[in-house]
Amino acid sequence: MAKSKLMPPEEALARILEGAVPLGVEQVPVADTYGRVLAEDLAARRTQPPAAMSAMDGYAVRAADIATVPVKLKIAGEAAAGRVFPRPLAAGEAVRIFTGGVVPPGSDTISIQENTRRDGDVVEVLQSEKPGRHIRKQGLDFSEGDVRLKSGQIIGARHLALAAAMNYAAVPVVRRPCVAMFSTGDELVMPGSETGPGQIILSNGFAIAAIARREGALALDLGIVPDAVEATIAAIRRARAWGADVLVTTGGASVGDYDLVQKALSAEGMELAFWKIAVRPGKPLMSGKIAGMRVIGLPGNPVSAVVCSELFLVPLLRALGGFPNVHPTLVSAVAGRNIAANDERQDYMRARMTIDGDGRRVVVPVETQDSSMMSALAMSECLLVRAPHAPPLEAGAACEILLLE
Ligand SMILES: Nc1nc2c(c(=O)[nH]1)N[C@H]1C(S)=C(S)[C@@H](COP(=O)(O)OP(=O)(O)OC[C@H]3O[C@@H](n4cnc5c(N)ncnc54)[C@H](O)[C@@H]3O)O[C@H]1N2
Ligand code: MOO
Repeated sequence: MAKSKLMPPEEALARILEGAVPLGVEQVPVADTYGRVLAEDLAARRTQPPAAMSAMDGYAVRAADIATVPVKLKIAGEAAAGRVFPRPLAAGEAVRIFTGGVVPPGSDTISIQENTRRDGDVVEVLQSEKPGRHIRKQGLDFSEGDVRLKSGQIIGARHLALAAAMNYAAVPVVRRPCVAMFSTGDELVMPGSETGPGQIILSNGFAIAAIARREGALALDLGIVPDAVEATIAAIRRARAWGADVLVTTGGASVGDYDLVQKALSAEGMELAFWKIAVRPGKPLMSGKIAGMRVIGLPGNPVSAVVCSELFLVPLLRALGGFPNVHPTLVSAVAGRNIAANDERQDYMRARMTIDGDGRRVVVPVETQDSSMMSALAMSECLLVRAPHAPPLEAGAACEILLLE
């Protein structure tokens, strides 16, 4: 049988990202928006400060009255934060004011407390000030209608505070993608189980759920599904009933007699986009769609499942979630040892990384690159990317890596 041509990873990712635009908008209480993506520009709903306000504790006065110092002024009242002095200031008067207090009309400068001496209801001002000193003008921060947060902004603590200050109790954010996942395999059991010979403890599902949540998605882990078409169909239906935007399966992706996932997905009407890619680890990767639900079928080998999640699932979730940087970012490094020529599959080698005296990232692939070895993946700081048919790489030569979290 002729060997079918494997799809290059760039093309596979392009297919996965086809039509992947930010999901709808939802209004979320401002307190819960940390890490979410803003779905619309936010225009201020008020002016801040709403009136001219003092930036210091002291006395609101007329600059003309303190042009010659020392000078004694009569204290006409008080303007604390949130309380407004009720009338314009007359010549020869001062108003006791605190940081955040509204500057009374008629006054045009603040004499800070340290430059005054108080005696009952008289204050002696010891230093002259220019008009406007220590006064925050109305609208210094923003005026009603000013757009101060742009659609696409990832909301951090600072942005969340600004949205609140602009008087948004709820904020329009991009809806989180809903990601359902299940792991197929008769051999799989849950962690903590008594294991029989040949049994394997489920690990993939945990990693995929964690990656999905890290990328801001809601994850529903449907657990272990036996190698049977009916059971697999039932799990696919549960994912659809939950409203999954993305279904991730692991295992049963290859060509063995028990690799039934694609059969079950086809029976449920999946339109296949591709199956098998020129990537190591992760050759049997599959993708398609059942109505509006996108499907990514990951290989069962744990390293393949995790690496392919980083390479293909993460960009999809970021595109659906409205995040600005969708594609994985490669960074430059140097090889820490000689590396053999590559074959036809793009290789993502698990590798250790150190920083040398010149600040360069020095990368050494782990000895055994078997896609079942979670310990090798867990100890690696990065994946060394080797292009298809790349010639041998000598120690000290430049290369590209993908940093792992
Ligand atoms: N004749 C061929 N055999 C295989 C090929 C091929 O092209 N021709 N491809 C190999 C490659 S590459 C991969 S990758 C694997 C992927 O196969 P499957 O997706 O069908 O994976 P399974 O057979 O279901 O499982 C592989 C391995 O991983 C363990 N596993 C599965 N699920 C989990 C899980 N959720 N948590 C932990 N471990 C899991 C499973 O027990 C197996 O040991 O196929 C090669 N074969
Ligand atoms: O593609 Mo498989 O992940 O090489 O073992």
